[in-house]
Amino acid sequence: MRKPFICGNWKMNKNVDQAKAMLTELKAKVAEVEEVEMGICPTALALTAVKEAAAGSDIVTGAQNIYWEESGAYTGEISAKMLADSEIEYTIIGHSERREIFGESDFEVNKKVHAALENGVKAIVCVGETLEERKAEKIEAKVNFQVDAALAGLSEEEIADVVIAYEPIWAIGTGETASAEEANRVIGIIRDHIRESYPEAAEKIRIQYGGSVKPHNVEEIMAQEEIDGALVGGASLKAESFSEIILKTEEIYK
Ligand SMILES: O=C[C@H](O)COP(=O)(O)O
Repeated sequence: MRKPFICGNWKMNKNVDQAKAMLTELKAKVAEVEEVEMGICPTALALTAVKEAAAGSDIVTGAQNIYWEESGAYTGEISAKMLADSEIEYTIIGHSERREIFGESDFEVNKKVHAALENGVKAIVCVGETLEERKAEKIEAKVNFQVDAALAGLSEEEIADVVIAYEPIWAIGTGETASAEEANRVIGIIRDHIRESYPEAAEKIRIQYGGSVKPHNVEEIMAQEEIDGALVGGASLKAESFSEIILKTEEIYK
């Protein structure tokens, strides 16, 4: 069975002190969790503080973005190597906000995935359709295209270790969620697509759902066969709601 991964994406929220305070609270609440991998992706500024504050717990730390070069004249960027040097375990790549607001392309997403894996940093690759694409029945074409582009050139072993987050863009931060069955259906489509070329990796790769995951809907979402966790935005900002999401997932997997 794949170990579910519940990861908080704090986006551009929390300063260093707020990040540390939340970790202290969260650690106490999830101390007994065994069946769920737990992660927090703070801003770049708070990465090392979160890493240090998470010490002694099973909470892993992730960045929200990287650049693919190792170092150099790339103002404003941080590299996968820098994350690895600070023992940061994960990085999100290709979140829809980065694709939409910062114009990140599938080509760039692929270069970032390679850079992450080459440095031993695990990648959480985000894919998902817009509302227009959903209405035009282009969900499958869109997510499979993004998955192919992101994973191009990786070995089957590397693919097995990637995490994909299926985040329908219309469900992010809106309070709207894909129904649990619909999220499961699309994630099944993604897994079947990966299976065509990488049958072993398809069984191992974890595919999360993201988009308004909250304590009140997490049980329904996590009870679905294909869904291996969640990438949580808004509800990961409070220890109370984020721990509830983790603990409810733990109950399902126990
Ligand atoms: O990365 C997280 C997603 O964008 C979901 O955000 P949300 O839970 O606030 O809808």
